[in-house]
Amino acid sequence: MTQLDRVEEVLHSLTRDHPLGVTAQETADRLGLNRSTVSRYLNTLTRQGRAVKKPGRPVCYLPAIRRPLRDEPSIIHPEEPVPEEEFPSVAGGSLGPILQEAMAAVMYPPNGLPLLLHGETGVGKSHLAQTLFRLACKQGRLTSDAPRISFNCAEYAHNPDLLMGQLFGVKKGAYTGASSDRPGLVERAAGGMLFLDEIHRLPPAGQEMLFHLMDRGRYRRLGETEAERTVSLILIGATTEDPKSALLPTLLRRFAVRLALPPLRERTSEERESLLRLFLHRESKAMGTALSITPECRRAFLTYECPGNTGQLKSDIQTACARAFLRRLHRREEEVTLLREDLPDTAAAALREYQTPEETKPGPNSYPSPEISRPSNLYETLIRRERELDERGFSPYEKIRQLQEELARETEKPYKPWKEEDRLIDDSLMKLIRETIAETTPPLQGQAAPHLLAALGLHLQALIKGDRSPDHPPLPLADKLPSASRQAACLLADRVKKRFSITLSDGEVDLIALLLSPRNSAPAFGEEAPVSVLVAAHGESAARSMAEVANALLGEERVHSVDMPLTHPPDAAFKRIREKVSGVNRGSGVLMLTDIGSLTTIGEAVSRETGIPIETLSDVSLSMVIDAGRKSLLPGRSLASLTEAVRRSSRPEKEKEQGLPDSHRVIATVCLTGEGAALTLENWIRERILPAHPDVRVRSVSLEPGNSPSPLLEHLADRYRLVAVIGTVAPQLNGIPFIPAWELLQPEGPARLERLLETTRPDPSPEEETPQPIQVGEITSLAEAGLSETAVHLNPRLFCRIMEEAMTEERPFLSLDPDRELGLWIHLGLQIDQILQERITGENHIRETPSGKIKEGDSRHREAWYRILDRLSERLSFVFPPEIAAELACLSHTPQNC
Ligand SMILES: Nc1ncnc2c1ncn2[C@@H]1O[C@H](COP(=O)(O)OP(=O)(O)OP(=O)(O)O)[C@@H](O)[C@H]1O
Repeated sequence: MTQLDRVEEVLHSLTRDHPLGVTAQETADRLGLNRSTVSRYLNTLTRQGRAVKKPGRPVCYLPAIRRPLRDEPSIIHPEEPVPEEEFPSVAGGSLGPILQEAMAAVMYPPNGLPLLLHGETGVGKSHLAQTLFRLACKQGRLTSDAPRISFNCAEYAHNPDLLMGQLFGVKKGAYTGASSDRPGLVERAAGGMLFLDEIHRLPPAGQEMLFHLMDRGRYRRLGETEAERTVSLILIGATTEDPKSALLPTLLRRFAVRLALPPLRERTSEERESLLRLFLHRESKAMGTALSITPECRRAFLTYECPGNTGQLKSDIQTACARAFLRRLHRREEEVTLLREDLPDTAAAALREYQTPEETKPGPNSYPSPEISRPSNLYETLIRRERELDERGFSPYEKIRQLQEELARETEKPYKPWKEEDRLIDDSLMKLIRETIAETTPPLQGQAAPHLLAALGLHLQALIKGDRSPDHPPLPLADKLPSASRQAACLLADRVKKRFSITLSDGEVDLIALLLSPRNSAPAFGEEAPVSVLVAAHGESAARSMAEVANALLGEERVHSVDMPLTHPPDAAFKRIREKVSGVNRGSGVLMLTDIGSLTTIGEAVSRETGIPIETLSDVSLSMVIDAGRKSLLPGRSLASLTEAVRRSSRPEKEKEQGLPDSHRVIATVCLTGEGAALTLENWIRERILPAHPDVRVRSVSLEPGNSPSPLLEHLADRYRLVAVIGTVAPQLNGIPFIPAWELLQPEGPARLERLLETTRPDPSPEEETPQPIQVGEITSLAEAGLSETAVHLNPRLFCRIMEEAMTEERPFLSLDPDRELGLWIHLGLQIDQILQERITGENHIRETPSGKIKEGDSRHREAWYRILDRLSERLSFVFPPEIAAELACLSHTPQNC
């Protein structure tokens, strides 16, 4: 067992008695080690996701509930059976009871009861209808060849005659264009199931015909006057609207069973977990290859906000898989791995919230196409195209660019909420927006993306419904927006005024222009324009090729270049750089990457002459160019900070070539060959000791027989802080402790090395020395951040939202100090997570809590906790074990009470 594992084990055992967390000192006391060593181990465990550092003072640690991430296979193989395809009916799942009620309606003798499903888009109404049909066939309620007809009433909503004709059939001549007798869907669904989606789009006459059918089982084709036809079918209607306001009361009454499907945000984490598993399995099958997902992607999919509900979750998972598949094709890897860079923006945002700005950089391959509705043969198409491009001799970069385009084309259909903007947004308003944009010169084609139009439509609709335009001040940067966008915005404002009698304020017009501006064409509101990156290098095409590769990887023309053939005189180079800098500068200056340091002076001279701020970094390499391009994408980067960031990250690369930074501590492992024992020792130390000492490096070194001095060891001792030499042969090296290999491998060996590392450690981090009490207002975000790091099944955001509401009312009864309250939130969140985990896996871990020691506590506290748990129970469909309220009441007290 490694030292790190021991610390983790002790953490687990200590927190049984201290469920709010333990300090580094307490852990160190138990282990008999010194506090700062243990503190580093605890930080390492936290970094590895095996412990949670509880925000607040004193800093406490809790073991993370990590079983699912470790135990559950993170690799899915295509040959594995796809998990439960039906509605997840796991314990606590909110859809289980709905499915049961719906089934009861379908099975009701003799013909089933009409069923109305309502809920937001993507919650699974159509899916439930399909499931019901399958189950009805399975249970013999319908025959195996019974028809299942699905019809979306929105499709023909603009033409009521056609719509009703589709549904009930027509008699020749019933309306202009009805040239022959035609049966309708009602007839075709006889003996089976008719699913009417968006049923509220049926015109009133259609709704009346429908309730007649529901009442009597009779109907007439459109235009028929003779005797009615009879039909027996199971009718299921669905709507995203509130049925009470969207349907005629007479029709609504005929739906004996009305079921609301909850949005994804109100469902339990178990359901989300099983949906994730299901969709990943399906993708793995579709790709025909193993699929693995990193814990952070998994966390993102389990927690991000998904306004399009299950439909969006599915579509986002498909998008991510398609991107990962593309990368695998390109890199010829064995399996497909979902990485953070594959996540659609919406899901990645869930991770980004907890990161430093540096970490939020977009990946090098931010593929296009935000959301997709993937055709089933997408993966085959990509493989085929890749082969074709290979055969045609395309370069790897060109190939990936082409494939990205292919992916974008295949997946360009955005997810439903936007596709159906006509339903969400008034038809005439959408039409007005489209027409206006089409008329601008030059046309704003790029901006006519459906999601953008829909966003604009929704925005305007809200203004129109509210009957006024808020009085924004004009945007400070409005005059820098492209003229086509401004022209479109003014025209649109004019037309909105005429059509809807509402005057848009100047600020509003600016906002619309901004919305219609191409990405990056203008600084966003309150944002600086990005710094431009220019590569200047000697040779015919060195600069251009580096810029091309970087741009291909970045997916946009981010890096500019100037080639300076050696035959050109120096003043020609100056002129070309000056012209280029003036052309590419967008107001925030230029970072120039050059091949030789002397070009720095050209940068300075150009800057003096043009007034454009220029920073120069020399020794340009391809990775530096890519890095600079990528970092320049980050909003809010100043020239100085970009330069510093690129300088910093290009440093290690050079250092790798030459060795290590001088300040690094080094352990040398030695043997006669430098490859046998030395390598084994190196790996052993790397694994067991180094995780807690990230600044230490290990180097294996060979020693000459006969104990002659080793130049490499001397170099290491000279250049770095050589902490110890460990090996099978003692070297001749004064002043450096030598630990024989056998000694290190004894039980006390690691402790000796630890001590050495302790005494040679540079200054401790100031982090732990500046305790800052936390404020009540910080609890929600800190708890959410803490739980997001560790909780696997719990949706931290939903949990914290409910807790926040509950605590606002209960705080006066509990009067906890903020630190303690935060601890209790995390404690409770992790408890729920653990119980959910047990439910999902069926494992039953004995919860070791201090419950045995719980005193009765204050009844006022207990009552308050009961009320909080009730709220959580209701919203999370979760039943708490009875002892939790008492435990929390006890923990709410000062420690002496418990
Ligand atoms: N429980 C589920 N299990 C598996 N897939 C599901 C589930 N619920 C929904 N889906 C999938 O999510 C997508 C959207 O679901 P569905 O079309 O049924 O939603 P909806 O409520 O009918 O949406 P809309 O109102 O926009 O028509 C579908 O591809 C569906 O297969």
